[in-house]
Amino acid sequence: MGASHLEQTNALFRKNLVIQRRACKTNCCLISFPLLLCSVIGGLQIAINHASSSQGEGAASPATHLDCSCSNVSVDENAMGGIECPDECPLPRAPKEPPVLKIPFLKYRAVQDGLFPFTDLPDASCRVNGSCAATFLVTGGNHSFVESVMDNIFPAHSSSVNLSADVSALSDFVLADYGGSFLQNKCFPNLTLSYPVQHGNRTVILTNLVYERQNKLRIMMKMHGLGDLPYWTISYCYFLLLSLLYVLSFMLFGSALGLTFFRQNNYGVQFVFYFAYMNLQISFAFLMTTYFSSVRTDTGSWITLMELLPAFSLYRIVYEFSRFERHGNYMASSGIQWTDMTNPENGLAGVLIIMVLEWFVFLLFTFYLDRFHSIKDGMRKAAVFVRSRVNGNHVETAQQQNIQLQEFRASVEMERTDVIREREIVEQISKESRRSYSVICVNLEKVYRGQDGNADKIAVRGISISMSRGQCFGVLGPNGAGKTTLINMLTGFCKPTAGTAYIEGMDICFDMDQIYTGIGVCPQDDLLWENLTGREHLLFYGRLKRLKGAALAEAIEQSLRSMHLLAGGVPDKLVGKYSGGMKRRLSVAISLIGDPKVVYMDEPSSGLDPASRKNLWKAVKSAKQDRTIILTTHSMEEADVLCDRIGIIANGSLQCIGSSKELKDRYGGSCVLTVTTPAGEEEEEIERLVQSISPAANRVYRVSGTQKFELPKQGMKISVVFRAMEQAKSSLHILAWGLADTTLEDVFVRVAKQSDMSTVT
Ligand SMILES: Nc1ncnc2c1ncn2[C@@H]1O[C@H](COP(=O)(O)OP(=O)(O)OP(=O)(O)O)[C@@H](O)[C@H]1O
Repeated sequence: MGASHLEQTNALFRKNLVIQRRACKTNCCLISFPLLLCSVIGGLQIAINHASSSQGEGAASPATHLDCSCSNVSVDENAMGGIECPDECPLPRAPKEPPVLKIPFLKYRAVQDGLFPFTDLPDASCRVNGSCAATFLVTGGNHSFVESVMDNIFPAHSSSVNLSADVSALSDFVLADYGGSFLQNKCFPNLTLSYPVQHGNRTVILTNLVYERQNKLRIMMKMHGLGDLPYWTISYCYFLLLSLLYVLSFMLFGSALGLTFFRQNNYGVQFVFYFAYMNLQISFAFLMTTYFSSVRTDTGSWITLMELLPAFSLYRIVYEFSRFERHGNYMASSGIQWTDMTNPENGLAGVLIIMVLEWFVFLLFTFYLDRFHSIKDGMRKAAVFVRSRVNGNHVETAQQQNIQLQEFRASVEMERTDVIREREIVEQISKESRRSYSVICVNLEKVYRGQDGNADKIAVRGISISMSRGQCFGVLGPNGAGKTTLINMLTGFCKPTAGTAYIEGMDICFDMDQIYTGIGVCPQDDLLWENLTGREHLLFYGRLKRLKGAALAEAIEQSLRSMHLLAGGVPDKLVGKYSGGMKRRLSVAISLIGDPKVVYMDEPSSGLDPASRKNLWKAVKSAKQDRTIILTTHSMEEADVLCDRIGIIANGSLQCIGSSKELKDRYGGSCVLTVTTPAGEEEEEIERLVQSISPAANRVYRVSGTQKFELPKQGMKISVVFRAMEQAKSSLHILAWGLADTTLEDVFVRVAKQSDMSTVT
């Protein structure tokens, strides 16, 4: 049984913590970035305040020019009052004691023009003959004061006028004071002193997650038993924590530096919105990682582009918060409060609802795409999943297998007897006793779909193999034979196109999550974190395999010792500083830690020096006692030393299967006699001599006096060969001779050659 979710979460959390400790410089920069930004914004705010205050002081001059859009508007020096509204000017400093009542010029006095609802206003012609009544402008937010003033000044109108509404409307305007006075819209400052609290950390989230995908570290963790739930939970919590620190430091530094945007608005309201936005941002980043598979080159620039995508909800939040902040500033009141959330005019409640909905939708999509990879693939798999739940997995699988087996029967006539025999065994045990064998491959097939006009590639063609416990099974084959594809299917890297396999009785098509808890994998490439040490890798994978305390420490020491990684402080060095051979040995150690029942090793000794290779073989030999090891290699010597059974694959098909000795007997069937004479001399006599010893002898090689003959073992006596060669040694000027049994390499070459001749791809 594998580690519980809690144990997996603990292992992943500790591993991430170590990585983050190493990256503490970057994290500190990230979290202190708001300080820098707030300082810049605070500085700007002070500078602007200073500039506008000097402008205010100099405003006594009648020719004062206002900057911004209406920079050419100058104030009428003769104005004693009146409405002169330069629409969108910046607000100069408000007068210390704002005038409540102003008597406007004649030309600004209110007349009937269809805009005002008052029927008792004079006709516009009064402006020509100078008979317009004075219109009193009342501004400010103190309603009761204004109403009492109005009642006193206009007792006749007080009942007919909706004072409250008018005063509210008027409170959106302010009186500016530049020697004269005029009414203008409450102009907003030119600069919005608010920075969108975003983007900085979405890059971190995307890059981190995509890095793990790109380097196949995610699948590597999965193959060692890390479930999806702990992975996503820890990743989510980690990024949420980072984001919250980022936002809180923004609010903290912003407030400390006196930015009114943060100070004026209620902190609770701000936090709720930023929190919702952070969740939305993380779920969006998660969704993106299901699409991006690389952080490098062209994809890297795509990720950067994603960063530029405007977060409209955040812009809206910042805009609304700024509005409340300005309003609070000018009206000497507070900014946004909880009670404002219910006001439909600002739309903030709607923004919050949209963000929460979006967050859920992104998470759902992420789950779907992560599970089913692509939409098309997903629909197909979802259908299979539903059908299997309705009909029962194994009934369906068995039916599919029967159909496939029948299809294959037509082609097996071409196969050799050992392969046919193996197929029959598999057919039998896959029906009756799947658990009696450690690994059973049943007609496994993989077709890579052709892209860009290329034809489909059949990488594995209906392979059936059974492997017992305590056995090391070697998968040999020339380059491109399909070995890695076979291992990839067994380890869940890719899904079979047809057929299936059972690992300890569990189906790779349905039970991969359970299978992962009991296997170890040493992939062809070393999938390691450069900024973790060897010991930390083993700690992480050991914990995933339920090891803890003294047992974990002991297992790690044992692994390091068997792989000769203990000396010279190697275990505590960062993997980024390891040599290729050290990384390879660490990968093998990882695959063996925690007593997995099945271990896959894809070319484990590639890149190792001879001494390290011998040590590796020793470790693998002792490890295979109570488990199944599936090994692919290009070294015939390695296969000969380690493997109890060997299957040679060529062009995606199993060509032969058996122990090394069986294969040599079956496919060798001959000895190789090598004879060396001085070049050109006696070569024909040597050939005649060999044929006299064994009439069926066949010369396979002749270069510069060295000849090689294959002598069929059947009917051949080694003593006869020895005697004949010793007698002819001096008369035929034989410099050297030797007789060798068939090697595994000879078998391999012969099988591959035969397959090349017989296969039509
Ligand atoms: N993702 C892929 N898409 C298309 N074809 C692929 C893909 N992966 C592998 N192939 C093809 O499938 C065949 C088998 O490849 P595979 O990597 O399994 O061979 P191999 O026996 O492991 O080779 P090697 O010994 O060189 O590692 C090759 O012809 C290869 O080109």
